[in-house]
This record gives sequence, C-alpha cells and structure tokens, in this order.
Amino acid sequence: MANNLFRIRERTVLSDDWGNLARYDFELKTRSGAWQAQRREAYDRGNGVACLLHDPEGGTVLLIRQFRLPAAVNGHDGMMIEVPAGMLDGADPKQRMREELEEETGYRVSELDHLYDVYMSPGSVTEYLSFYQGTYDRSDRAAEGGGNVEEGEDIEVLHVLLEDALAMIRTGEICDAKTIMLIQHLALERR
Ligand SMILES: Nc1nc2c(ncn2[C@@H]2O[C@H](COP(=O)(O)OP(=O)(O)O[C@H]3O[C@H](CO)[C@@H](O)[C@H](O)[C@@H]3O)[C@@H](O)[C@H]2O)c(=O)[nH]1
Ligand SMILES: [Mg+2]
Repeated sequence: MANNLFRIRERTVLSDDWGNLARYDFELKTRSGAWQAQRREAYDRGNGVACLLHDPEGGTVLLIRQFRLPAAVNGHDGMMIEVPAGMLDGADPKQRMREELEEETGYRVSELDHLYDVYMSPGSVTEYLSFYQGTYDRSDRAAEGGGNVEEGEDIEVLHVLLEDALAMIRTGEICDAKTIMLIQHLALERR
C-alpha cells in the first residue's frame, strides 16, 4: 500500500476481533515535497451499504429503529432512527442492499438507484458506504423484517412522512449521518 503521496513503514495490529484496529507509521509527502513521518490509527470493519425507500403514493419514507451501543456510550439513549443499512462482507453492493432491506424491513425491491459512495469518518475509519435510493409500496411486504434475531438484531420498522422526517432532523430525533444525507437528497430532488 503506497502511492506518490504516502509510503507505509510499519503496520501494527492493536486489536483484531470484530473489526481490525491498526496503527500505521508512514511517511507523507508534504506540499513542499519533503517526506514527513506520521503515525495514525485506522479502524477497519469493511465497507457497507445504505438505502432510503420512499412511497410516492403515501409520501412516506421507510426507516428503522434499533439500539446502537457506540452512540449509547456517547450520550444518546441508543435507540437510533436510521435508514436500512448493512455491512458488505465482500458481496455485490446492490444485491447486499436488497437482502438487507428484506431482512431488516420485510420489503422486497428490485429497482435501486446508486447515488454515491461516501467515506463516513475518513480520519479514523476506513469504511465507505454505498448509498442507494428506491421506492416501495406498503402492500409490497414480502417478509416479517425485524433483522436477524440470532445476531441480536431487534429492528422496528417506521413509515414516516417525508416532511416529518425533515422535522425530526431539525429536532435532533434523527441524528445519524447516512439517514440525514438520504432524506435530504430525496427532499432536494422533490423540490
Ligand atoms: N459480535 C459482534 N457482532 C457485531 C459487532 N458489530 C456488529 N455486529 C453484528 O453485525 C451485524 C451487522 O449488521 P448489518 O445490518 O450488516 O450492519 P449495520 O450494523 O446496520 O451497519 C451499517 O451501518 C453502519 C453505519 O451506521 C455502517 O458502518 C455499516 O457498514 C453498515 O452499513 C449485526 O448482526 C450486529 O449484531 C461487534 O462488534 N461484535
Ligand atoms: Mg443494519
């Protein structure tokens, strides 16, 4: 791993459990052309997918609520309202997104539009998320949803009017980055 901007001197694994936390000693080419020694940590848990489905007839968006430990240990009550999302585990992103939507919400969709790929915390986490958007119809529910119980998931499905979702961003009730981005993207498109 190197290019004309950086070269890694040493990679030290600090933790290798669910994700991988590594410390990198590397050299970075500064704008003056000199090489500067730096040390940074990076948490790698793979890449992911996220998707907002909206119902053009009913005017709702499909959101989920689930417990998020990292937010709970940083001041949130833990019950985050989010768009459905999943970890990629090397799979095809669009296919993974379809499976994740069905597992978490029970809705089966075939058409999904890819919007953009986004590094969510590039100073500390390696992950980027591929963002998708699609439509759903409330009569289209193919499965129960709720997430994978064996993996400890207990997911509540919410149908929220787009205007209400935008208001929930303003009040702070929705405070997850991927969710805010996708709701605002839809609102911008609908203007
Ligand atoms: N044992 C163990 N299991 C974990 C851990 N972290 C997550 N899991 C399990 O791994 C599964 C992850 O579920 P997904 O639906 O695939 O991912 P996600 O947690 O919704 O994460 C999505 O959103 C995140 C951003 O908010 C993204 O970071 C992630 O890539 C993905 O898009 C869940 O069953 C969860 O219990 C962990 O530290 N330990
Ligand atoms: Mg998920």
